[in-house]
Amino acid sequence: MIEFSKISKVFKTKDREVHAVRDVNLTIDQGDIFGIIGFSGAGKSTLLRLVNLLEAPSTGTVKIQGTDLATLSQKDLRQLRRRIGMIFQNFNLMTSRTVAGNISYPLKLAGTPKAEIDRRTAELLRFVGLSEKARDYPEQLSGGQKQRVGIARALATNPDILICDEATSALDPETTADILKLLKRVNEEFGITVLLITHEMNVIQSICNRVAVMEQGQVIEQGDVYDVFTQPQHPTTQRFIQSVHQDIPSEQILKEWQKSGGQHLYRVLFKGSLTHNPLLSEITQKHQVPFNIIYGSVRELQNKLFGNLLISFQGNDVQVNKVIDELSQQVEIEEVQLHES
Ligand SMILES: Nc1ncnc2c1ncn2[C@@H]1O[C@H](COP(=O)(O)OP(=O)(O)OP(=O)(O)O)[C@@H](O)[C@H]1O
Repeated sequence: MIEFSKISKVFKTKDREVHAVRDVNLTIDQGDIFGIIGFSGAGKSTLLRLVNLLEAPSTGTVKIQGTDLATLSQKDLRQLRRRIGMIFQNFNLMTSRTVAGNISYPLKLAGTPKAEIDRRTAELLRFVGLSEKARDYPEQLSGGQKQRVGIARALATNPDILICDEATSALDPETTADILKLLKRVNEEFGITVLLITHEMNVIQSICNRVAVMEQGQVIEQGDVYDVFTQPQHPTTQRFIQSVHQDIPSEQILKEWQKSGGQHLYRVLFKGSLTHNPLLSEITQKHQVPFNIIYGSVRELQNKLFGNLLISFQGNDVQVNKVIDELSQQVEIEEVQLHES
């Protein structure tokens, strides 16, 4: 439903050109919660601004539901923008209007009749849990409450797409979790496609089903969240994932383990239903190779399990190799390279 094809954006300043977005191809399907992650300056905000043509691409096309945005008249573009809600890191609420006044503002702009504005505003206030605060002003609200107002306002005109620009970056972890739950409800209850940018992998992990990783204007990796989390390909993606799942112990722990005679260290990845099988004990017993789990976890992601275990196999090389061969037919397994101590 949102398609970026060969999109590039170059900003020309007096003395140089900045390639903010380079040759990006992305497809965001209807009903996705699609997360774009990247470090500061990666080009995420620029890409978002191309969706509602707050920026025009230097080259390439952006299509929404099959319509090339570049072909739209100003009137059609205004119409389209109403189908796209947006929320921001710093909420962007109007301080001189009440909570209800902020939420109803887009409806007023759209010329909605007063009775319908009142009905819809009350409905949205209930949805975001702020009915009691209708007459308060933004300065009387907490950060999380302000973002709830932002979400209600973005939903006022019944958009198909909700764009979230670092919507939880200014919030504490507990409030972040509440807002993410609310965004998930927006997606599930109204079928709204959510496109968000963030620099926090836990946001992607909590609610997204698809993810793209950006670096220096390019998309360096994209896919289903489960696949990208369980098998990140690019070193930058691996760094982001390490920030939420530390899948290997510290150098110091590994050194101590090595000093105490540890050897044959392997990382084994169990995905989905394989986490239910006693694979490891069956295969090691068959070849009489004792093993020791020195580090690891089993986690839930996208309603599926995946296990990441660091295992030390004991015994002679021939037997250990048989175990590795057999395991590798069913799970991902790789030797962990240890530094010489
Ligand atoms: N209007 C502009 N004029 C010139 N350069 C710009 C403009 N907007 C963005 N840039 C540059 O484009 C690059 C990408 O910026 P962008 O804001 O898209 O990155 P970002 O990933 O959203 O970063 P952050 O997380 O810090 O917001 C940066 O080098 C930035 O300085």
